[in-house]
Amino acid sequence: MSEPPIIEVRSLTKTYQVGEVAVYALRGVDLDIRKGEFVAIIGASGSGKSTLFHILGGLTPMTTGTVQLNGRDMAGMTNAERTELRKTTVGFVFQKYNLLPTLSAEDNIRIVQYIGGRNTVFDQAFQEILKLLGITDRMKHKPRALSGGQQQRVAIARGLVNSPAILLADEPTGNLDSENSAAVLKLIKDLNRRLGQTILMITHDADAASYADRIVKMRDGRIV
Ligand SMILES: Nc1ncnc2c1ncn2[C@@H]1O[C@H](COP(=O)(O)OP(=O)(O)OP(=O)(O)O)[C@@H](O)[C@H]1O
Repeated sequence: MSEPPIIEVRSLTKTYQVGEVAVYALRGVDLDIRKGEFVAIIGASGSGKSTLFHILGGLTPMTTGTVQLNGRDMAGMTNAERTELRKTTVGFVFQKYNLLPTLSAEDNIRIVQYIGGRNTVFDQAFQEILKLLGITDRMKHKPRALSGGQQQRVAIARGLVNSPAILLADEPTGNLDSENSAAVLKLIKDLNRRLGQTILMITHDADAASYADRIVKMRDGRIV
């Protein structure tokens, strides 16, 4: 029997209430992601990509539907349960890197060790990931001394270092020039291939999406 998907989304909806007005951000999403897959989600602004990302990452509660993430049912989870799931199961990469300016690159990555508390895999994974990302000799630098591409590599290392079941990347190349974008996308693909890392990447860039194994398109809160 084949393994169950690492993410299984069924009839997922999200409605934001803005004053008197209901905004239907997700209108019934079904999606399976298998272990080791690299999936890109594309769609126009407002199609619901970020909302889906935030729900899968445990940052926002869903309105209705079910989401199984690595065998855990996210529907009805409390904030504390979602926080726990986020720390143990998900790695994040954002468009704006979100590195802490006063910490070295190394401490920016290691901070996850203290939050996630999964020290056993940490050091070995740490060295392996730094090597793959080509940033081993950049660890003592503060973010401002690194190029955008290097900062995003540090952010990717931080996202991976606790061996998350899934890496969620939101427009990871949105702040980079085309050369650095291509380099970072190639790295993300390498991580997927070499580490078998499951990756879900949100983008509105068809070029970026073409690095994925599978492209899922959203429109008006649905997958089309
Ligand atoms: N916190 C919020 N409160 C109210 N409405 C929201 C909120 N977040 C998103 N929305 C609305 O939900 C819909 C989907 O937005 P979402 O950000 O998920 O789209 P997106 O595809 O990620 O867009 P973009 O590419 O511009 O980030 C939009 O109509 C948006 O205005």
